[in-house]
Amino acid sequence: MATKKTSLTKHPLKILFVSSEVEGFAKTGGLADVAKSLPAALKKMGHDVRIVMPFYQTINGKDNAVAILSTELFVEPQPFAVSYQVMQLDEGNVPVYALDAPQYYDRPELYAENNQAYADNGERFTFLSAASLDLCEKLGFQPDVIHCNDWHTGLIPFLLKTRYAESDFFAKSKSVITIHNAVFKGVFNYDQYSLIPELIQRRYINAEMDPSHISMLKAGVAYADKVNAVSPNYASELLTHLGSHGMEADFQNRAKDLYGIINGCDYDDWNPETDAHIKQKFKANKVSLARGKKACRRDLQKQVNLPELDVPVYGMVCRLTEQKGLHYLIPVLEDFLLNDVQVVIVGTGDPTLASALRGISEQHSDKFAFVETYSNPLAHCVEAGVDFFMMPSEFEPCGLNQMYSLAYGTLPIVRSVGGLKDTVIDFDQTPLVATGFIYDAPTPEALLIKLQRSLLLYCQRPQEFKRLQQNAMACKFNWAESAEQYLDMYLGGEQSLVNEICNDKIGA
Ligand SMILES: Nc1ncnc2c1ncn2[C@@H]1O[C@H](COP(=O)(O)OP(=O)(O)O[C@H]2O[C@H](CO)[C@@H](O)[C@H](O)[C@H]2O)[C@@H](O)[C@H]1O
Repeated sequence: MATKKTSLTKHPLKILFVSSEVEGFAKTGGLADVAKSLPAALKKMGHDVRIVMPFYQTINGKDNAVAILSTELFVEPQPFAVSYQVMQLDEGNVPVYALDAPQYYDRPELYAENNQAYADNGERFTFLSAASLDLCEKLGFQPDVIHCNDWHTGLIPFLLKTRYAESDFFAKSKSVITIHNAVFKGVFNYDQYSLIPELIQRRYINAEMDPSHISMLKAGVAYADKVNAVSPNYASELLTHLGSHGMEADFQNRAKDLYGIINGCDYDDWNPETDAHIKQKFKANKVSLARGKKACRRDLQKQVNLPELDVPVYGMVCRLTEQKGLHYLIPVLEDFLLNDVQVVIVGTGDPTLASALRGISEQHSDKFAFVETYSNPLAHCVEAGVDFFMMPSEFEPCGLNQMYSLAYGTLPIVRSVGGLKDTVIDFDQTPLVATGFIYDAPTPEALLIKLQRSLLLYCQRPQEFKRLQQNAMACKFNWAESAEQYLDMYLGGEQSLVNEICNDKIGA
């Protein structure tokens, strides 16, 4: 197997990386971070990577985009065609091809307005899949690997094995799908799949949720050559009913091709020594860290209107959804605020969660700030300015903020799920090498106990708290290492550790 890898990697691979969002151009969450960093890491290894995404109305860098292709997607045997342009965006090293099809993407938001998903999301992202393959032929880019991400791109593996099954152009192309979040399955009525008539003809495709609905994610998992989750622990959770949100049979069927590859942290963006967003840059050494944290804490307190006090500050930056565990925090937040602490939460999303947080902040404006906004600069200031970062997630495929926290000497307090379990070392279990706090039970009480525990450490054993900060800042999750594992998977290389876990779980 090793020999195979060496000989194949002598030749750079051509990789088409398809994602509905990419950091720097359009982002709602962690998928965008990965879609920027992983292609860049693969490119650094010498591979020829091209990214494909939609040309959203709100995309950054729109004015510098250059049309490199004006064409039509013909959908035989349907009698119609969809006109589109491929716009090349001004990027770093990796070319980004944005699909300009105004009827699908010229809208104020990416997926939803006023918490209402666009009614034609099925058709919009069917187009993303179909046009990604169409443009390859027209631009003469013959990919060795087509790397799909989440449900938005799930029909690509299906198309490769149906529409393009006899195509010489794609004869050597393999597809992989990365699962960033299996709760979103991309389930739509057959009416939305008119761009993929193959789906309608072949009702046996393993992607049906019920007789009238198809899941794009199921299609991706069934037809991709390889499937991976964004952490080894999440890969093993996908084999269970709870962890896969009801798709365990689909993942169990692919267990032999299922990998778990942890995301990296982009230290070009998230590094307290170079971060242009924070008040005072700092290093890991104790003096620099103490001074930097203090200056950043003061700055954060100023920005969010909290008193500028020397008290421990707890933070959170996230989409406001049940996934992020706010329903565990909200019931105990006021109890926790009885302590001499401050809490800062930055996020947008579910109006009910937002209203509960707003209510608490109005009652406790001297201790709790809820900032209902999406702001990357503020996210950096939170990571730098707080002492603890809370992630009481219901589930968390990988999680990126705990890695950002570690880099800034901010101790994560996380629930033992998905990638959080793979990346944080618990103080109570292994105090010498610990980097944060982990707890199991999905309850507000268990979270409160861990919050109190972290506060005790901070107040009563400051030297030990500082040692944990040093441990945290020494952790590295380099994209170069994750990209090596992706390469192994592309090449059908060594089975990753997760396959052993999978085999245990399903008794294979
Ligand atoms: N209000 C706000 N202001 C500024 N920035 C904000 C913000 N809300 C969120 N962000 C940013 O968005 C990103 C969120 O990343 P996560 O990995 O935590 O979550 P997400 O659930 O979106 O991603 C899914 O995909 C990723 C990538 O694989 C997995 O890590 C994760 O577990 C999975 O759920 C971070 O960069 C965060 O700072």
